Amino acid sequence: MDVFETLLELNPATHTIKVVDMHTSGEPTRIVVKGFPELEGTTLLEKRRCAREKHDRIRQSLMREPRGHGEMYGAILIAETELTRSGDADIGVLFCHNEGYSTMCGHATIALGRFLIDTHDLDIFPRRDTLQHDEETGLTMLRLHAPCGVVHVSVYTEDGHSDATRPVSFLGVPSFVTARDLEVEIPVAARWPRLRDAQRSCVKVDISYGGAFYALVSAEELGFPDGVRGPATLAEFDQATAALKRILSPQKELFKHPTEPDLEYLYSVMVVERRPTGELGLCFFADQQIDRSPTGSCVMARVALAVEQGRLEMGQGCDYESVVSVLNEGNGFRGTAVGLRPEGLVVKVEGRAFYTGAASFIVEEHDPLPTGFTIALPS
Ligand SMILES: O=C(O)[C@H]1NCC[C@@H]1O
Repeated sequence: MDVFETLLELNPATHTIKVVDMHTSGEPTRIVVKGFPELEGTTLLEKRRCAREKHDRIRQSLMREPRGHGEMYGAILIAETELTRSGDADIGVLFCHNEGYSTMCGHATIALGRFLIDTHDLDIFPRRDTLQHDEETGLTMLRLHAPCGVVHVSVYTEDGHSDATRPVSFLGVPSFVTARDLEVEIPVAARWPRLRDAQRSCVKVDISYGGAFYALVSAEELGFPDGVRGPATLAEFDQATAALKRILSPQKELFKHPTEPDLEYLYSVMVVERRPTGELGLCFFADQQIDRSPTGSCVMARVALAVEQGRLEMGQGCDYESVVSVLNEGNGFRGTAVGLRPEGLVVKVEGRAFYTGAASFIVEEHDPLPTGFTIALPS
């Protein structure tokens, strides 16, 4: 009997959650494959609400210490949704992080592309066998129902397994800009030191949607003329982006979605630095989590902005890096404007993901920290 079986045998009444862990450009995805309770609700968004209201302890236990850590990210597979039932999607997913449940995630979609091809367990992915494979291109197509809508994922496949050497790509939901060159007045009490030093009171931002709403701002606008990788510390960027998010979030008119009120909120402030070869981004999302990846959903949002500003044309692509991916060549994402729909721009995002492990998590009956904890350093 191996150590896992012994552990579970010692605790027969303990609920076990099984996960597979991956990373995409360094950003983790903990994929919950078994043990998550059945969620009430007919639609995926109703199930998202149910997860938040009735089972948030499970998210907390998996995302926070000691089972996770403050920068963990999760994907909960949902086999049945309204769109799998209607034949418009193959499987559903809920994304989660340090604060709750997001509406779109590009890095996790890239990881899931590989995992869903590689799993042949029909209890995990009941429609696995109905996926369309194109012999000529070697691509298997997968329709993932995310809270923001259906994302079309393409995965290079050989003998029923994903090819780790090739990128996974996806076509996101239509992306659109809701505000350009918005002058945001920063109240005196909320000004961060670099803004004060620069004797500025205003910051110019763009707001764009890529399955979630992003505020896009240059490092320079925030008072960091040396860019994202200059001498400024992450703590300084954290302070500036948190202040901006607090000021922008109540301005609901900036985050209007054409059909879904559940999607109408500011998810993240992304600090952007334009470079000759593409863009470098530092993304603070949810409760100021820092994305290690170049943020796939924000690639959608940034491509939509670049097309609207005339910096990218239809069919053109751009390379997107994070502060981690920029250290390793070929570890970033590529975003390409591929089609225009009345609802917005369709963007293709490409990137690579890798397995890091698999685990069974339990919470013992007398554990005084069943939902885990986080430690916040004073900023
Ligand atoms: O790649 C993405 O879209 C995600 N990564 C973490 C924050 C975003 O949801």
